[in-house]
Amino acid sequence: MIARAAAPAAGTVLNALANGYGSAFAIDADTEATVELDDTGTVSGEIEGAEDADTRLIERCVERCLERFGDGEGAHVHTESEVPMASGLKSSSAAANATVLATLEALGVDLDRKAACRIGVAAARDAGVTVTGAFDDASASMLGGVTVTDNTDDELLARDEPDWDVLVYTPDERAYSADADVSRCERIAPMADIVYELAADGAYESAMAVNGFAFCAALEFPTEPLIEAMPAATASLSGTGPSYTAVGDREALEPLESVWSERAGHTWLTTTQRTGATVR
Ligand SMILES: Nc1ncnc2c1ncn2[C@@H]1O[C@H](COP(=O)(O)OP(=O)(O)OP(=O)(O)O)[C@@H](O)[C@H]1O
Ligand SMILES: O=C(O)C1=C[C@@H](O)[C@@H](O)[C@H](O)C1
Repeated sequence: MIARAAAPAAGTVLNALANGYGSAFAIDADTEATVELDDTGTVSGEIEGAEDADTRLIERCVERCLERFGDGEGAHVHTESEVPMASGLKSSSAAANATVLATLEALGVDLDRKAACRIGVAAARDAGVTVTGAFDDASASMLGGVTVTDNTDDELLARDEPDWDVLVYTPDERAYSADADVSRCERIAPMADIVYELAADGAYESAMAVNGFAFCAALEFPTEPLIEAMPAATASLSGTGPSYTAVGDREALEPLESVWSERAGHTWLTTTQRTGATVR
């Protein structure tokens, strides 16, 4: 049995590394997973275009589904992504969600999407690719729209469906979340508390702006892209970097696209994604 699913990448409103609360929004760029069940009894994985990359996350997603719902099957999982790994755009959450949905589909199991999302978060903890479990990123990718979460107990506190244009800037360097300086992030918890209050009130754009300055300082990324975005648009560092996302009207983002495009890396315009992950 073979099945395929896709899940969107995401940008950050509030990074959860400071106080455990997080908020993220899905963007219209997918990671797709194809899972083929077999009778080998073992699970293997491959990531298109990254032959040496670590496949433990997607393999653990399949294994967790097989352990819970399977009957001794093995499987091969293959992912391909429109966003690069370790860029702050939550490709790990998207890959986990797509892999879990494809495995469940291949097994013929019907599970609600929040429960499916928690399997991917558990697999991310098993694989050691996350600090908090990143339920904020995972829930935004699985459900679409923007979510606000408590990552300490994987609780969904709020979900909304904003219709934003989004400008994404991804520098050429890479930053793995598991390597982030957590103790520097924890020092700025009082700032993260302010961001949380704004996000909980639905003031996502103000929340993003404060998050951007606070986490650029803590994680030592330049604040210049944030200044360039203001006041017409709002930008933040996404996740643990190095990408930035800006939200606002198309008329505000188009001139910013010209400015950010001068920087080394890749800048592109997209939108929020409001429907989340799907079986294909
Ligand atoms: N497209 C993918 N396919 C399979 N595995 C992936 C994919 N993207 C990420 N991963 C797995 O997740 C691990 C951690 O990725 P990383 O920390 O870079 O996450 P990210 O989601 O890209 O970044 P961030 O959390 O900052 O947005 C990678 O080492 C890899 O094992
Ligand atoms: O690994 C983690 O726990 C996280 C990584 C980043 O994406 C953060 O933006 C997220 O809030 C939590």
